[in-house]
Amino acid sequence: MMPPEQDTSNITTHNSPASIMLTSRTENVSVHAEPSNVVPFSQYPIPSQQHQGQQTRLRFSVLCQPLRPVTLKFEEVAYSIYSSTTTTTSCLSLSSHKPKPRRSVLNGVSGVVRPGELLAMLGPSGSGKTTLLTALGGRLTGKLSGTITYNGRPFSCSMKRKTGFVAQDDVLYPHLTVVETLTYAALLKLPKELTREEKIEQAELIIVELGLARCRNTIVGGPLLRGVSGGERKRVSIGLEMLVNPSLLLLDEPTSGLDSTTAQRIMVTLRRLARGGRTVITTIHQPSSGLYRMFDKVLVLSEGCPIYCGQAEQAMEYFSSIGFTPGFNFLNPADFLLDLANGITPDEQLEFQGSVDHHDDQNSRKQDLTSSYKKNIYPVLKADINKNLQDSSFSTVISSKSSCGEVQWSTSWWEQFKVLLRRGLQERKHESYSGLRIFQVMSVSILSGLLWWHSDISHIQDQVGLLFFFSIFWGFFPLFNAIFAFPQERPMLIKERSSGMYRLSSYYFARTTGDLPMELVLPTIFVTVTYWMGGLKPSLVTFVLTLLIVLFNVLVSQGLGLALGAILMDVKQATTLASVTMLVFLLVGGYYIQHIPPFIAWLKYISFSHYCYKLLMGVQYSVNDVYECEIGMRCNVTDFPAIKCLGLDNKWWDVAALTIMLVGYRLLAYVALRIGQPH
Ligand SMILES: Nc1ncnc2c1ncn2[C@@H]1O[C@H](COP(=O)(O)OP(=O)(O)OP(=O)(O)O)[C@@H](O)[C@H]1O
Repeated sequence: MMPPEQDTSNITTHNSPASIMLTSRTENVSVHAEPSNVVPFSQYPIPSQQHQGQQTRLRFSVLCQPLRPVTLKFEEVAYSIYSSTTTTTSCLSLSSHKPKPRRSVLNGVSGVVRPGELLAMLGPSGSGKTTLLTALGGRLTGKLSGTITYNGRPFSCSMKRKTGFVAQDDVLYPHLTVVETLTYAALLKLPKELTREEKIEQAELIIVELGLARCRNTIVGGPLLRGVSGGERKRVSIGLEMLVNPSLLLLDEPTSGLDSTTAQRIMVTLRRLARGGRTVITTIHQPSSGLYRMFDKVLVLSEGCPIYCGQAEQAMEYFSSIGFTPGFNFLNPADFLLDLANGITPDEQLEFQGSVDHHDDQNSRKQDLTSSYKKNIYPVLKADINKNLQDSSFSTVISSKSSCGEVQWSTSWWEQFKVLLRRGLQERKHESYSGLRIFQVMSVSILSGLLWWHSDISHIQDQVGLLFFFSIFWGFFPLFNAIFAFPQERPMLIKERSSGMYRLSSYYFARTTGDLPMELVLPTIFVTVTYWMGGLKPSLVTFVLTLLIVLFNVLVSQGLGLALGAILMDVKQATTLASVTMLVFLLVGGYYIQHIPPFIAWLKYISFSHYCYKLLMGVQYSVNDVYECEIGMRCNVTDFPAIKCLGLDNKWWDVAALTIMLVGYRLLAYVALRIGQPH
């Protein structure tokens, strides 16, 4: 293994919140991107020293804390995916049309990014920018080869904790406000050495530093819910990553979909973050010339192959030197680079409009550009990559999804559980306490109370029907509600777990506990209304037992819903499977068919509705109860066919079966989540 590089890894730099404050767009841009870009901490005023009378410790932003600079080097990175056909096999044979089992997405990509530098990856859509960024963030699974090192070492758990990754799509809880989003993240991400108040203070400082104070109490929103603006949402995403003061910050198209002023504002923030000693890498689609000037380095990709990697200000000079000079209407270097990455030259620009048959020319131009890169740029890059390497023999096929053995959590299990529970309750309160759900349950309970109005034991058939309805309705309802839980939260869970924010077990218990109040309140209201309206046994003990059995059934059915959702992670598939399962449970429950053929009778033993129905009858009737079986004739309830078939004894066996299902389904849900998640 190669030892860490000596140049930067042992340096400890600082930056202050002032260093990332948003500043004027007309600032002078330094294009030198050496570690000397790192602004010394002492040059900035420290807010805590400016606020007299305030607690000194609380006024320190996490961003002021020392960080360990990261020099990121990547060499000959290649990535391919399975594909039946391919058009790209290698950087120098761009037009191969032979069917291949694998398709190359990245090929021979190299580069060096040092602390204090901002590298922008440019390229047409589909050129592999996101894939490369994901690989550099240690999050790419699959066949990745080449070398990626962080201070001379491969990606590790400690590196993971120092890396902030802002994905292209903002994964945020839409119903939480900006301040809630950042506060909950601070409570989960920041180390236990800080008090709760200090963590909340950090969230507040980030809000100020990212210019989000104006919208701090506005909900984040989402595709169907109006909230903060796109730029503000993006800054919330950046703020979430900034909370842990990352040494390496990776951003996937942070400016896409934003107006030029907001895009510039975000880029100024990123540049300031870089100048504070961080290594910042961003992909960007179509930067304006103003944005381009803010980049220290650019890497231009064309169909997964690099055509340029180096100082942003030298790119035009390089392309001129190999015969590609911008035309007379040249304005924006980024447009010129993107045209080249598409194989289009400046002279072609005007006549290109409307023309479709330039494919071969473009491919051969891309090939020329790739060859020039290999000839002129790669040797320089290679020398730079090998600079300071004491053991240049270190080269390995990357397994970027390194497994983290013992994860060091920032907070205790109990703290994570409490924060996740509160956050979940806040995010889902509109759902749990939705008037529609309450109306649904209330209307069904009143309607069934009226339909079974004061039925007594002389109408035993009706009463048994009501008990069966209890077991089925409270099997279906919680099952279908629970199915949505994990598939809906999957993107958030993957994102937060990828950054090692909390344990899966604390999330799982918080999620399932958070749903309980409403899941139990609704059946309680239902049973209370229907039981007494429906004329069931007027005994408080029997009523309470009936209620407990229904609640038990709710928990089991909810467990099955959670398990189906967690296993399939697809709401459509899970609801289809759940409806088939519940239909089977309904049929074999013991109400509709009393003489099921023996070869299929076993199905009832896997039906929780069957056990629930049996228990409900067991508490409603005793062996001494009689009913009027014919006019003037009294029969024992145990002779009533539905009861005779099921029996009123062995209640503890039924309880045991439901208990096994309760634990089993929930365990299954947890295992399915664990298998499908990082860590
Ligand atoms: N897991 C995958 N499955 C299928 N195709 C993939 C996968 N990963 C990458 N690709 C393909 O690799 C190519 C590069 O994708 P990538 O998202 O990296 O491009 P990009 O340059 O970021 O594009 P854009 O600018 O449009 O976001 C695309 O053609 C994409 O379809």
